[in-house]
Amino acid sequence: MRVVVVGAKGRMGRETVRAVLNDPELELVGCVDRTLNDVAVSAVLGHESNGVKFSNDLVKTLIDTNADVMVDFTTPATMKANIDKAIELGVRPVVGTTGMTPEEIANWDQACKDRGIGGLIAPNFAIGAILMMRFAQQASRYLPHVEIIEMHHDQKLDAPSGTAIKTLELIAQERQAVQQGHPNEHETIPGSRGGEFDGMRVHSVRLPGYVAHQQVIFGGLGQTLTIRHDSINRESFMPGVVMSCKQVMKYEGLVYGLENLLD
Ligand SMILES: NC(=O)C1=CN([C@@H]2O[C@H](COP(=O)(O)OP(=O)(O)OC[C@H]3O[C@@H](n4cnc5c(N)ncnc54)[C@H](OP(=O)(O)O)[C@@H]3O)[C@@H](O)[C@H]2O)C=CC1
Ligand SMILES: O=C(O)C1=N[C@H](C(=O)O)C[C@H](O)C1
Repeated sequence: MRVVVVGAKGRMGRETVRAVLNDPELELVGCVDRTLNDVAVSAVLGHESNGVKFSNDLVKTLIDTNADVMVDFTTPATMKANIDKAIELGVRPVVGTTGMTPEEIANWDQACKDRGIGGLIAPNFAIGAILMMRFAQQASRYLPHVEIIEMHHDQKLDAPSGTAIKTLELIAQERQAVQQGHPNEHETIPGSRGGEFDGMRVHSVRLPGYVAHQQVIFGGLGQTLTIRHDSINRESFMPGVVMSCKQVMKYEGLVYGLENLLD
């Protein structure tokens, strides 16, 4: 499978380049980033480029390399056009970048089907995070009072995290609507109670030292339950990325969430 990595110079891009190079079934054919020079190229690959095409021109790279899969770890502002271009060229998008709407996901699903290709958008590629979301979904049937605290490094652009949004969506499918907190509560400092999704609250912490962490906290009569996941480095996402590059070759349409590729 011929893979192009977009955002190759970034934190996730570099890790993905390493993971693709280390997998015998995947072939790294191209790396795309906004700005690239020789220093960046050797920093990304760790050695001579060995025929891997480096460019800031996504369309040209996808065409020239005859890519099967485009892995995107860029920015919320960039990723949308990248997905459009990949699908248009019949290249399967595997997207970790967060920050799209349900309508956009539905449109890309249709576009993938029209083109007869697969695609995947995964707000989180770490298996532990997928389990955390599933366990939280189950728990919410019995403990419907729930809030999320997600903690990330301070260079993260979007809030709340894509993982928190996906968790809220999964819980909303399972949980019976309930009034949380006091109906007359008042924020002395605006924003203190966090963001609101379907009656649930989400709080985003951004600090140096963190990678990616989330707590889903449930409250019941005389008890609380906390389900927590920690990615302590970006290797945690790589088995999911590699698996997705392979699986995406086998179906048509866009899958939203890695859990849909697991048994
Ligand atoms: N699904 C998952 O499991 C995970 C998802 N993520 C998500 O992945 C995304 C990337 O995260 P991260 O790697 O930390 O971010 P980084 O900022 O480290 O990397 C983003 C890279 O994309 C580049 N870029 C920006 N604009 C363009 C463009 N127009 N064309 C090509 N490249 C571009 C940036 O270049 P420059 O710096 O020069 O602007 C940078 O090298 C985020 O949305 C994050 O939330 C992160 C971790 C796990
Ligand atoms: O920006 C990050 O770092 C991460 N982004 C994803 C998200 O928004 O959920 C996945 C993971 O949490 C790391």
